[in-house]
Amino acid sequence: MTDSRLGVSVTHRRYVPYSHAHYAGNLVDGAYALGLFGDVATEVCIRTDGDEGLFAGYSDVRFHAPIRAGDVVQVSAQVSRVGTRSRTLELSCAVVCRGRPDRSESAAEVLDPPIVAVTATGTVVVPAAGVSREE
Ligand SMILES: C[C@H](N)CC(=O)SCCNC(=O)CCNC(=O)[C@H](O)C(C)(C)COP(=O)(O)OP(=O)(O)OC[C@H]1O[C@@H](n2cnc3c(N)ncnc32)[C@H](O)[C@@H]1OP(=O)(O)O
Repeated sequence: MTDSRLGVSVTHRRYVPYSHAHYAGNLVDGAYALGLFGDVATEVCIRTDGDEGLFAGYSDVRFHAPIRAGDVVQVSAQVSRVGTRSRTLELSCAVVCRGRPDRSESAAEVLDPPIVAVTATGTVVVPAAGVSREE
């Protein structure tokens, strides 16, 4: 029988504030996307296992395109494997809106299609069924 947690997916959207710009061209650092992956993975763990879970590691992280201050990003996680306590997630962060400073200081547009900026495969670990983290 297929585990009902397989395929569970969660999506968050977030505006990237200018206070997070770190490099030339208003780029954010690579760890910014990993922080967003932690948040979306946390909601996956809550939905699948009733616990926030802990990130154990990433088997693959790819930075395909920059993320900039002023972007709106869409972050998604989908469960691709269910172990005893581990869950493997396929993660992606795509830019769905971006500023157009060439038009005006506050001009921005919807990107169609979105730009896939970061992808990763990650593993989260949850407590054994019926056991809370403190026990
Ligand atoms: C999603 C979060 N809410 C947001 C975060 O980002 S949390 C912040 C970053 N993470 C942490 O601070 C976690 C620090 N690490 C730990 O506390 C522990 O290492 C752990 C809880 C992640 C694992 O420790 P432990 O419970 O002792 O693990 P094990 O009993 O050895 O294994 C349990 C299952 O987890 C699999 N596993 C363990 N380590 C890894 C790894 N590095 N990569 C992939 N998989 C790992 C292990 O194979 C077991 O799997 P099954 O239960 O057999 O499916």
